[in-house]
Amino acid sequence: MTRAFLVVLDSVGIGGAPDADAFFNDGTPDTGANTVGHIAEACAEGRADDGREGALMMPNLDRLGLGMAVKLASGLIAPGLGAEPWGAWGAATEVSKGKDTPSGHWELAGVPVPFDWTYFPDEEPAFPPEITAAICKAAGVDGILGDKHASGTVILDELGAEHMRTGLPICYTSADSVLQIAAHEEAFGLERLYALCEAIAPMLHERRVGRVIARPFLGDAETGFERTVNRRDFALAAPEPTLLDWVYDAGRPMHAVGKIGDIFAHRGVTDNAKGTDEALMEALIGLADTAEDGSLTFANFVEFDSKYGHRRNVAGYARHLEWFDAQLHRFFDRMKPGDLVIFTADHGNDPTWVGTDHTRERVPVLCHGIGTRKLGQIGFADVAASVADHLGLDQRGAGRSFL
Ligand SMILES: O=P(O)(O)O[C@H]1O[C@H](CO)[C@@H](O)[C@H]1O
Ligand SMILES: [Mn+2]
Ligand SMILES: [Mn+2]
Repeated sequence: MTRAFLVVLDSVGIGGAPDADAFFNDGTPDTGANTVGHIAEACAEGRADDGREGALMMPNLDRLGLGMAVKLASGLIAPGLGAEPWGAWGAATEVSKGKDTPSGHWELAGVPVPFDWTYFPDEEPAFPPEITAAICKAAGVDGILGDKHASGTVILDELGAEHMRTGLPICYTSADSVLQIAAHEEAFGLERLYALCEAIAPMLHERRVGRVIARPFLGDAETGFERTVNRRDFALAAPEPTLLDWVYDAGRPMHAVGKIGDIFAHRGVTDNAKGTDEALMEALIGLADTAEDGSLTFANFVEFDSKYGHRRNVAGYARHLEWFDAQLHRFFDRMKPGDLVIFTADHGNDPTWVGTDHTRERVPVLCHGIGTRKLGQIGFADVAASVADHLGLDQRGAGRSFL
């Protein structure tokens, strides 16, 4: 038997989505957005020289076919990328109608989203009175702060001090189907914040809001406020069994790394490593040593998205890509004969684009362990079908195996 490793670089899109014009950032369509392509251009033009320099250096993923995948997805020749691949490479297109993390991951796991998510309007107040009332009741407070679309870091600068004064939770949303609640870990209480999110989540899920997200932070008005790693997502479960369930129900270990457990409502998960991307990389490398025959390791590296994409930080995004790529030789050194490794993404988040939300894009599918091959234009769900095929499982979900 052999093992599979499915690694999602959160938001590392490669442009070219055929329906990008139906998705928006601040009223501007996502047409032309290209996360990797535009970062590579910015690097080559010296516009990303903060803490790094020059052309984008991602030799490991490029040799698996990253540059070729960017060109296939979007037609763009990304400067610094495009080496002759020795991996199997393709560009995947999403059919689910959301450009959010759960939509992307569920479809990668074989289950496209069959319904429309509920989004909150970009108005103030953003939340309907019954939801606000439920938050107040569950938290034992008489009001909420925020109640609008916002960036999670900007809203702390704006309302953190008022939160400390009044004790009211900061509630906000985005272009995603989310209700996020930020509160001070000590002043408001971390467990109290989790209990609040858990209490209201069923009401939101019934309304097809994908996630309630606890966003704890620390700090004070003088030194500023900073989010901690204790974020917790209370997510709607996927509408059908996913790749994770197929693996788990076959009695195989399903090792989650990063946000994977949260994204799949903790279904089909044997264990879940948590922490910063740096810690997750160590966990992934450790699993390359220890993962059992027949197991799946499913990892998500979120900081591309949360620290750099949403913050429109091009140099930071480039640094993180280069850091990630530079770690891979340690991972590859530990691979065993018969292992399949797939690197992919769940949506785009072009840091050169307007707004602060995700961008609708195709994503790369870069495979190590199945020889050199052009997979061409494929679907997100083909990833799950191929992993299941590799692991010898019965299910294939909505996709077709490219093995
Ligand atoms: O600005 P922050 O709080 O990071 O929010 C981002 O994180 C949310 C969940 O991934 C997205 O909906 C996006 O709005
Ligand atoms: Mn994501
Ligand atoms: Mn995001």
